[in-house]
Amino acid sequence: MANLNYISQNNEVEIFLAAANNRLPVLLKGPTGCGKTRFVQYMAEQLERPLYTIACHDDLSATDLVGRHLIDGSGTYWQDGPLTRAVREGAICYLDEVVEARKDTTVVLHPLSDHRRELPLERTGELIQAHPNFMLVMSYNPGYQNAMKGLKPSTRQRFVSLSFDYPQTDHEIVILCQETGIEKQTASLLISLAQDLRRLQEHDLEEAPSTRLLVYCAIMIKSGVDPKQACYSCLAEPLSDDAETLKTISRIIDNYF
Ligand SMILES: Nc1ncnc2c1ncn2[C@@H]1O[C@H](COP(=O)(O)OP(=O)(O)OP(=O)(O)O)[C@@H](O)[C@H]1O
Repeated sequence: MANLNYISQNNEVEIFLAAANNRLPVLLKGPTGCGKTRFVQYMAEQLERPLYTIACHDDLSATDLVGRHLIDGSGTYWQDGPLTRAVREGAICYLDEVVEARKDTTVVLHPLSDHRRELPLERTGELIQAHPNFMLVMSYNPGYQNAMKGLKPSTRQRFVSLSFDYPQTDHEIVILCQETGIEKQTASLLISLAQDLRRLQEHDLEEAPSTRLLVYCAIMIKSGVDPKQACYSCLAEPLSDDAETLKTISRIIDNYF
């Protein structure tokens, strides 16, 4: 996508560029929907490098990243996985929610994320030296972690790390207006409402409403949905299944729309 919008939160653009220029890997920490993926897409565009994004899940293994032997009519052949393609081509490889991936992935990620910058392909015996433009970027949401699922120190300490959070008020207003074309006044109301709900998170909610949900809500309002209904559908229902919590959220929505 050309000329992607990204409103920077802090000095993350400079830090990322310095890491990229020095061939260091980057870890992005932060809650869901606060702009991590958009940031990586924007940086890939700025650096003019291809981007391979991999959404990690609990079944994702080193083989899924690296590649596998496949069989066709003429026999078996090797097919590179997305990580291997990125390493060969000099792309940015973005592993979203990396703590979800199976533990055997660290075997391939560690030698790629330190000074060696190499990828051993156990199945073929090949040892690939990463292209100078290859960059490994991973993200995770510290809020979801439990003792079993945190990142190991030996992994964390291989990355330049950046913390993300929901954008500050004036930035989030600009994001909503730019992303959806909604009026500034409505954007401000939505963000004040979200901030009330974010405070509620400390007590009743597993996760606070993200910028992504605010964007959805603004899109619905912009397309003619009644604002109160849009808030119920985009800022209440996605956050909880608990009747009491939903009632509390509804009362807060009623204060604004
Ligand atoms: N700084 C920003 N500039 C422009 N748009 C933003 C920004 N932050 C968030 N957004 C908007 O919020 C949406 C969600 O952000 P994004 O997909 O990057 O979240 P994320 O942190 O990667 O979430 P997850 O961890 O669930 O993948 C984006 O599609 C974009 O519309």
